[in-house]
Amino acid sequence: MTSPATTIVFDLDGTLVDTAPDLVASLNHTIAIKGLPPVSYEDLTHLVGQGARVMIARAFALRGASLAEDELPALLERFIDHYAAGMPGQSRPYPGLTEALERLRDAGHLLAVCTNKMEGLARPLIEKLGLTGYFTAITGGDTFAVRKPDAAHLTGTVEMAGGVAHKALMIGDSINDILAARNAGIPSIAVPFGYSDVAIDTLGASEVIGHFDELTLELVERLTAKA
Ligand SMILES: O=C(O)COP(=O)(O)O
Ligand SMILES: [Mg+2]
Repeated sequence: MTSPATTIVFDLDGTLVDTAPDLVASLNHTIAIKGLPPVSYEDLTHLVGQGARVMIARAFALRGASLAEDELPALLERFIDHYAAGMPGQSRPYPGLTEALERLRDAGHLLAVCTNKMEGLARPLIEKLGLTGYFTAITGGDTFAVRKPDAAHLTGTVEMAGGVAHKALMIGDSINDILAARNAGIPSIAVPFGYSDVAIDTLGASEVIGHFDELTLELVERLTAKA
């Protein structure tokens, strides 16, 4: 009897790829048109996590500026146009990622991306970084009716990848990722090099790894083995 493959699901921003410089640049380009001063990398950890629309709205709140609901679509379009035109910009996979994806895939695991970034921005970014071929599913914050931390975003991604939720693992940098995993009953790994605005060891992940070299087959096996 062969057991089903393990599906290893990665968050994108701050987990697979260091996108912060480009997110900050596109956000600042967007809010500048309304006269708002630029935000910094430190600000980004509070702004990112729920996609571009929320990021823009949070930037206005951070600056104490009012934003009418009907102003958002044009600002979102301005963000998307700038971000898409610059891709991949300065965004790069984190150290050791490609080697980790190779060894996990070679061991027969299914790999997927579950991001709150819009799918239409996530796919070309992953493509331009040459990573598309590793993943059997890529879902964004607008792929389903719900997004992380809702469990259905994660379980829907696992199913699309060809896997099963009872043999899956989530890897992410923020509370949304770890909560989505917990809500889905899936073990999780947190990475400290991303954009969490709280200490990574307070998120309640099953494990914390500081480098993709630590994402070994043994660790995957240990976290996904049924007690
Ligand atoms: O872009 C965002 O707001 C969040 O993206 P992530 O889910 O890949 O971290
Ligand atoms: Mg993230």
